[in-house]
Amino acid sequence: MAVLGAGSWGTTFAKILTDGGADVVLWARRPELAREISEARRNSDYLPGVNLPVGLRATSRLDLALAGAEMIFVSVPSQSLRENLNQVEPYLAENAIIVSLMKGVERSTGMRMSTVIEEVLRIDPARIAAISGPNLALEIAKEQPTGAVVSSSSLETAQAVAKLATNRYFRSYVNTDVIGTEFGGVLKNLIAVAIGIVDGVGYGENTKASIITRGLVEMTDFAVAYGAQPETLAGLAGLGDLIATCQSPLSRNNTAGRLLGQGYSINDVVKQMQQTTEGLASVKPVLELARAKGVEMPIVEQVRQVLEGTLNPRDIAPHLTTDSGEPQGERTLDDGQAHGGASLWRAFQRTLDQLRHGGRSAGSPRP
Ligand SMILES: NC(=O)C1=CN([C@@H]2O[C@H](COP(=O)(O)OP(=O)(O)OC[C@H]3O[C@@H](n4cnc5c(N)ncnc54)[C@H](O)[C@@H]3O)[C@@H](O)[C@H]2O)C=CC1
Ligand SMILES: O=C(CO)COP(=O)(O)O
Repeated sequence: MAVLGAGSWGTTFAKILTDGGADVVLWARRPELAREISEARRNSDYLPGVNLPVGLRATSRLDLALAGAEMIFVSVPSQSLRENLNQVEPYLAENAIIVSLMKGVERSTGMRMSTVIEEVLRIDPARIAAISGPNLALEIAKEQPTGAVVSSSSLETAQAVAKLATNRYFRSYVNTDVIGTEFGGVLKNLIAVAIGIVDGVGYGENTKASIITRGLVEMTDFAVAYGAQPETLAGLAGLGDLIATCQSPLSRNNTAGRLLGQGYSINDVVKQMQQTTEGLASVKPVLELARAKGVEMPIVEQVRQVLEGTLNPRDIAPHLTTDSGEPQGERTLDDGQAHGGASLWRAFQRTLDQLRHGGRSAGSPRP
C-alpha cells in the first residue's frame, strides 16, 4: 500500500501501518527526504528523535509508490489535494481504496476531502474512507496508545482499512458517518485556534472550558445541519480530537492561536508556522457553509475577526460580546426549555430551504 505525503502525519501513519504488518511505500515530494527515510530511518524535520521501522520504504517517484497499491492513504495539505490527485490518477490501480488522513476543507469550494477525491478521481464513494481522531502525530510516532475512527459509506471498506490501521499502540474504530467524521476534524481545528488565542492572552481554565464546550455545540450543530450523526461529534473524531488539540502545545492550530493571542499579526504567524495549519484556511469556507444552513458559530466568527485584525484577542469570549445578551439555552436557537422545538424548527427551515432551491440549500458551497 502507499502513503502519499511524508510530513508529520503521513510519515507517522506509514509507521502505524508498517508496525501493523503492512508492506508500505511512503511518497515524499523531495528526493532527499525519501533518501533520509529509506537510509537513515529518520524524518528529522518532522519527527525529531523517532526511529522509523526497518520495513518502511520511501520514494519521491509517484509512479513507483502507486504501482499495484490497493490502498492509498493521502496526507498532503488540503489546499493541494486536488493538484496531487491529478498527478495520482494515471497510476491508480483499478479498485484501489483511497483513504483521506486530512482535516481541512478546500478553500475555493468548501468541499470535504472525500468529496474532492470522489470528484477528481470519479470513483464510487464506497472506495473512499476518511480517518480522524485525537491523533497528534509526534505522540503516536513515539508509540503512545491512541484511538481513531475509520469512516466510509461502505462499512466493509471501513473495516478493511481499520484492520490494517491497527497495531499494538493504535486502534481504529469504524463508522459510516463520513460527514460527521470529516467535519469533526475540520471544526476542532477552529476551536483549537480560539483556545490558543485564550492561552496567548493569558485567560484561565474557565474561559477555555467554556469555549471548548460551546465550541462542541457549534461543531455539532454545523455537522448535523450537513447530515452528520450527533453521536459522531461526541466520539473520537469530535470531542476526542477537540480535547487533544485544545490541550496540546504540539497542535499547530493551537500554537497559531497562541501567537495571535500574544499580539502577532496573521502574516507573522503564517511566516512562523513551519507546518500545515489547516484551521487558518478553513475559517472562511466554514463560515460560508454555516451561513448557508443558518447555523450560528460565534466562536469561529471571533476567530475570523482576530485573524482579520478587527477583534482584539482580549475580547474573545464563548459568545459574541456584541450579541443581545438575551438569555438562551445551550443549544443554538434554543430557548432553554427542555423540548425539541428548536431543533424541529431548524429542521423545518432547512427542508423549506432545500425545497425552494431544488434539493440544494441556498447558495451553498459544496461540502
Ligand atoms: N500532524 C498531525 O498531528 C496530524 C495531521 N493531520 C492532517 O494531515 C494533513 C497533513 O498534515 P501534516 O502531515 O501534519 O503536515 P506537515 O506540514 O507536517 O506535512 C505536509 C507534507 O505535505 C507536503 N506538501 C506541501 N505542499 C505540498 C504539495 N503542494 N503537494 C504535495 N505535498 C505537499 C510537505 O512537503 C509535507 O511533506 C493535514 O490535513 C492535517 O490536518 C491529521 C491528524 C494528525
Ligand atoms: O489533528 C491533529 C490532532 O488530532 C493535529 O492537530 P494540528 O494540525 O493542530 O497540529
